[in-house]
Amino acid sequence: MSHLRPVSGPTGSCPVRSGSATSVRVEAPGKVNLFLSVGAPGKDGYHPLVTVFQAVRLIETVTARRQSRQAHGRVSLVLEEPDATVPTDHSNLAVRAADLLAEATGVTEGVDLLLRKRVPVAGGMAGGSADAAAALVACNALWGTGLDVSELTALAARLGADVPFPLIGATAIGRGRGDTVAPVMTRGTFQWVLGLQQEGLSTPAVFARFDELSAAAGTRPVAEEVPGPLTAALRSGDPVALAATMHNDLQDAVVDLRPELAEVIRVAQEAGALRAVVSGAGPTVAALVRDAGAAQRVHRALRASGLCSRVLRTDAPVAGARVVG
Ligand SMILES: C[C@](O)(CO)[C@H](O)COP(=O)(O)OP(=O)(O)OC[C@H]1O[C@@H](n2ccc(N)nc2=O)[C@H](O)[C@@H]1O
Ligand SMILES: Nc1ncnc2c1ncn2[C@@H]1O[C@H](COP(=O)(O)OP(=O)(O)OP(=O)(O)O)[C@@H](O)[C@H]1O
Repeated sequence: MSHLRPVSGPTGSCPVRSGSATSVRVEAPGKVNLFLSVGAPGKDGYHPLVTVFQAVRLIETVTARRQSRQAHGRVSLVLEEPDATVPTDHSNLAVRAADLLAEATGVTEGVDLLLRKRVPVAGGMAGGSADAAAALVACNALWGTGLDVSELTALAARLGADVPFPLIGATAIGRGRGDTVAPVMTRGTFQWVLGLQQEGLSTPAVFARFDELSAAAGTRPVAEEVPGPLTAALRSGDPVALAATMHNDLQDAVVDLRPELAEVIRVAQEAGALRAVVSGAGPTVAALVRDAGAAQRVHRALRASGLCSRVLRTDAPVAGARVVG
């Protein structure tokens, strides 16, 4: 691969340090999909999408530390809290991101990554993708490689469809595989209650089930555009209007694989959620609520139902990957 040339000067929204720091800490958010339209897969197996991402205040933190010269340029990763469901070898998306940046820029020095996870694993909230986005920004700063946001986005898209979005955060429309992202204007803050499941779902398995159900029901093309009422609801900051326009084409496939999620959605809505939907490829259920009082009621009802391994309250939108501390 030809090496990307480090650039100097403005770097979009990704702050870059001199390359002389000994460590760089970066935060990146998880997401919910407010809207997800899925078409029939292309020859590469990927499905064309039109989606609306919203970055939620569940924040992953990647700290990139400079290595001693004896470390031979390897990328290592340690989890702040051990978790058997998250790999720490080269299959970890954050490690893959650091490797890809090094390969693209000709860096040979390696890095030690420390990862603090707050987004549920395999929950349809793009936690691994946020880690990859954070690692790209952290290593770009640590190594002084100076890639701008569009160059980082191009690398992010090679790591996974969900990886470009956490680089920009806030609320954005995703097209193509979901990796071509453009910001959307929103007003105010939206309140969410998230119902988590102990066991995650495999994204490829959900898309495969979607294909089976679509074949039986007759395949529909991907939406040409995000519905106007949804972008209008975001612009006006009106959660009631937003709730009425939320949609996820993968929801039937997810509920088919996990029928108990229909009950989670019902409990959330009966407890006062404006609308509850599966986030992305699930199994997390994201319930949009009007205010703090409703959030408390929905939180309590979901916990009491015994249908969720954990229930979290959060708000959105929040910023994309950024250097902190
Ligand atoms: C469901 C969503 O979370 C919605 O935002 C994303 O589309 C998933 O994005 P992701 O997990 O980053 O996906 P990738 O890691 O790129 O791909 C994992 C697998 O998901 C399926 N996949 C993903 C994205 C897409 N547009 N079409 C697909 O069919 C493919 O089977 C692929 O092998
Ligand atoms: N940094 C990481 N954090 C969590 N899981 C990772 C990471 N890197 C690789 N994985 C593997 O990827 C799988 C999916 O992880 P992730 O938490 O990103 O799923 P997800 O949030 O459902 O993804 P998406 O919403 O983008 O489809 C995990 O089960 C794990 O085996």
